[in-house]
Amino acid sequence: MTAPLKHSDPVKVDVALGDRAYDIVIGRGVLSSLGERVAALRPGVRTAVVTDRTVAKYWLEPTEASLAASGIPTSRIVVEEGEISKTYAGLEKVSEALIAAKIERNDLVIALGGGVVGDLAGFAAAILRRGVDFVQVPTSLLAQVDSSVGGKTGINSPQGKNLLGAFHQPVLVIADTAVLDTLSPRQFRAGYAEVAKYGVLGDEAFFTWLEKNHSDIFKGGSAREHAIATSCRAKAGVVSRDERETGERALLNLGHTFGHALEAATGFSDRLFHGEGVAIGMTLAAQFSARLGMIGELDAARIERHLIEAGLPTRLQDIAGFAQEGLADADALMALMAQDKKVKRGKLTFILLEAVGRAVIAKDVEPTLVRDFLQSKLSQ
Ligand SMILES: NC(=O)c1ccc[n+]([C@@H]2O[C@H](COP(=O)([O-])OP(=O)(O)OC[C@H]3O[C@@H](n4cnc5c(N)ncnc54)[C@H](O)[C@@H]3O)[C@@H](O)[C@H]2O)c1
Ligand SMILES: O=C(O)C(=O)C[C@@H](O)[C@H](O)[C@H](O)COP(=O)(O)O
Ligand SMILES: [Zn+2]
Repeated sequence: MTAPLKHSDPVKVDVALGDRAYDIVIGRGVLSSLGERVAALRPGVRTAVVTDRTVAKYWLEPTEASLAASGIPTSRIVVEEGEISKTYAGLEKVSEALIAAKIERNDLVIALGGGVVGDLAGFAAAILRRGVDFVQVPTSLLAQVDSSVGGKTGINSPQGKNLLGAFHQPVLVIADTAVLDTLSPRQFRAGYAEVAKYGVLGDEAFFTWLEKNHSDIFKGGSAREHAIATSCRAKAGVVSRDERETGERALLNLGHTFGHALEAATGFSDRLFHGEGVAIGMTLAAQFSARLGMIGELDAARIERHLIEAGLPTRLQDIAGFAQEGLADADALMALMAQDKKVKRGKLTFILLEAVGRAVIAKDVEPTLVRDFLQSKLSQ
């Protein structure tokens, strides 16, 4: 963990991927430098900005103004907000609009939005003319600390989360922390789950710092920038060592095996945002680790307590309408988890904990143990 930043310092984090390396630029006001940075990276380029309706309302004009100030021609593609756009239909809409805008191989797609827009526009860029470069301009906390970095792009299938996609790295990430001021409090809290994840999975000192400082992150200021930069550094390190998730990168999936199943069970709806699913999933992963004797019950309780203090759901019963709709069914959740991308030859892999700050990849986890654990949680 490095010392907290001074409030106004923009910071650069390098994602070291050889000739595909790129910078993450983090700071208040850095959106206004987008045009200059794009022009320096790709002189003469044309762009298409993909965004959603809510983000467009607040941040499309400043984005276009910055590009125009550097003489960069741009067109706009606006999709509906939320997971409803991370679908075949959303991909068709964006891809057709990019073709209609005559975005060529050497042009740039700019993803301006949260994780949904980043994953969707990134995937459209990956397949357009067999691959066009793209820039991430993340506008949600979740996107600034996680989804804009690392090149996982894709859409959901009704059968599961992110089942179609491609690894396609951005060429630049511009994370303006001021844009988070317009994010709803519930969305901010959901994104915070992925911040806490970086402490829980690999950095106990960061987790302890979060326990003391999380309310300042919600208020803004230097704590927010420190939390974003620390999370990005952690993710950039893992991605540069294991871009395609053949090993270590799977640790970033802490809480996601349970979380993705819960998102699918609730139909990728506003009843459970991705980050909320991660908060519940991370709590379950900690409790399951305790059940297996890998960590103490107190460690699991510490993680849950912090997530509750941050205003996040941690129990299956916290999901609105969960019990009434017959979703509180361990077998149904097991069937959804069978679609997880970490499954090998039908065997589940979980990210579990050996300590707060030390996650491990547990392969071949006995399904009956998971099912019994879930059943016990459902009956609490
Ligand atoms: N690719 C990856 O590595 C990765 C990592 C984590 C999550 N994800 C994916 O990211 C998605 C979740 O991302 P998310 O939480 O950003 O959701 P999101 O993109 O749906 O954004 C959340 C909501 O906040 C609004 N919003 C975004 N920025 C705003 C701003 N500055 N002001 C006002 N409103 C704003 C959006 O319109 C949307 O309604 C999920 O689909 C998840 O699977 C991907
Ligand atoms: O970047 C990664 O790797 C992650 O696992 C980050 C996760 O927070 C993110 O939700 C990711 O999209 C999940 O990937 P998936 O491969 O499980 O779909
Ligand atoms: Zn995630």
